[in-house]
Amino acid sequence: MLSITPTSPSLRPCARPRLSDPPRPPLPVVAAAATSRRKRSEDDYHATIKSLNSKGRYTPRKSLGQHYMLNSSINEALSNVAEVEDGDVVLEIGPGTGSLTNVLIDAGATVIAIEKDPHMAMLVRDRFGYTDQLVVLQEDFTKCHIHSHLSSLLENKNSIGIKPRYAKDETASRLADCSLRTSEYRPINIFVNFYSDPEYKFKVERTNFFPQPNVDAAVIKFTLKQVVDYPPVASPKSFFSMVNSAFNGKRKMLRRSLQHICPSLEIEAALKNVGLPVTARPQDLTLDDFVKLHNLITQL
Ligand SMILES: C[S@@+](CC[C@H](N)C(=O)[O-])C[C@H]1O[C@@H](n2cnc3c(N)ncnc32)[C@H](O)[C@@H]1O
Repeated sequence: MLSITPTSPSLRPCARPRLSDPPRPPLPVVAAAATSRRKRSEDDYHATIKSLNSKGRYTPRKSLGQHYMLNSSINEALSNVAEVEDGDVVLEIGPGTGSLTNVLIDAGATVIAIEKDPHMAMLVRDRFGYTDQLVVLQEDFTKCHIHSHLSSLLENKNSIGIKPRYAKDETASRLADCSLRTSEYRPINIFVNFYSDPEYKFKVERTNFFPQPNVDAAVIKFTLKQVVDYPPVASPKSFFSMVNSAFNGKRKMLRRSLQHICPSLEIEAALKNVGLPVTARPQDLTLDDFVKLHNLITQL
């Protein structure tokens, strides 16, 4: 079952003045404004360890790829690259200890954070209990109906007269490299280039994470395309089905792996028409080549 838990403003930890408190001089306007937004805590090594252990000793789970960011300035750079601004709605997958969440909330965004690990979901809920800018869903994002959560949040905001600008995602960086003829070239690369313009932004050294992973990371920006700018295929469903079949037999030539769509000879003719050798394999084709090939072999 989905657990949708908007953090309640009533959990605000700041001490409220009691009647018995001695009267305090009014704060100067600038200071009052400064106190309306919390000073952001840094997410360095010690803060991260302390946070992880705050509910009993905790060992990061390899199976969930738990490597936590120890450098707040990288999260700031990430938020800047995504141009996160006041009023944005950001979907964050895997908030962990909330180091990026922290920066996003500070930038004025409302964050929908989806976290599979109950320990981390509780941790991030507790950490940001003071704000209503966060909704934590303790869910597996691969099984979660993200669209319905996003729509209900957007509708909610609209109903109280707030016009959120648009939704943004934190996306896995390894999707970016789509160079031809590499072992990393997969259907997902065709997918992201079909729907967006990916842009490599910067590398993040592995030393910025705890525990340290075996590889460095990178930040990629995906600018979503307008529907009119999608490559011209009659049916995206049939297009991606063809792309998946092509990669299923990665070492296979397309004239064999696409035989279920049309005879080999016709595939060879279509490949020639696209300007490719008849022996082409999936890693030899750009998105544009796949689109042309699809349109030729599905119109036969
Ligand atoms: C690499 S950590 C990143 C944490 C945080 N963004 C940071 O930079 O410190 C990945 C997070 O994603 C969570 N996670 C892994 N698989 C998930 C899934 N399928 N659905 C939701 N969360 C997931 C992990 O529990 C972990 O908190």
